Amino acid sequence: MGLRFDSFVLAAATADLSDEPAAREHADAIEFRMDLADEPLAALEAYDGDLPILATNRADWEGGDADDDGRLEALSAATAVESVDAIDIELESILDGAAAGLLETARDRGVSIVASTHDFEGTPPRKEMVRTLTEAGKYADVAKLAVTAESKADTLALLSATEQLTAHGDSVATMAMGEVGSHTRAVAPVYGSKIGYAPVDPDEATAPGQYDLETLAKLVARLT
Ligand SMILES: O=C1C[C@@](O)(C(=O)O)C[C@@H](O)[C@@H]1O
Repeated sequence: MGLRFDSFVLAAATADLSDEPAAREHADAIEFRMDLADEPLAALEAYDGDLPILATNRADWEGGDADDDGRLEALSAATAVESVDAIDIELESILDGAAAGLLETARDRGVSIVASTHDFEGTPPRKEMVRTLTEAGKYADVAKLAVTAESKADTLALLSATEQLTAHGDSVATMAMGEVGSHTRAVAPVYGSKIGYAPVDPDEATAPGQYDLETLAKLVARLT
């Protein structure tokens, strides 16, 4: 299995696996947004690209497009696909017990787990971000937090939380969505963030404030 997240992973986020050849030059992985794809499991079965896949089936209550009917089951089916090296599970689904079986299946199959939380409204206080990431890290290989920065102070709080957890030995991925937070996508890896997300085509962004893949690859390579 290729995705261990012991060093930074740049993921090309897409709903279309035929993007892989275009992503190969700059990305370390494909984040396949199953929730945004038409026939995600069929697309995974047919995938013959080189890049390993991080599969995400983002819930509609967490900013994605998937309703809960069959959502975690589809993710579970994805873990059986050879190229799927990691899956993203919402921390909320882990804490309410819904993802218990999925966690076990992923572990049994040697598939890494990213436990994620998104705040589309703002940026929680620093302490709360540390708490959320620490909680997520109990269940996952990488604890991920995406917030919405409204000020430079928000971005500093996020970077500071990232630095603290990384210094403590935790594996985290952080980013601030929105325009004010854009630069954190390039800078958070300096403070230890282990995953960056970028679309191959900037018109196909999967979150506000993303750079295109080539730009983010160059910025991170320059800074880290
Ligand atoms: O959770 C994340 C992070 C993200 O929201 C971002 O801000 O880059 C993009 C999503 O595709 C991914 O699932």
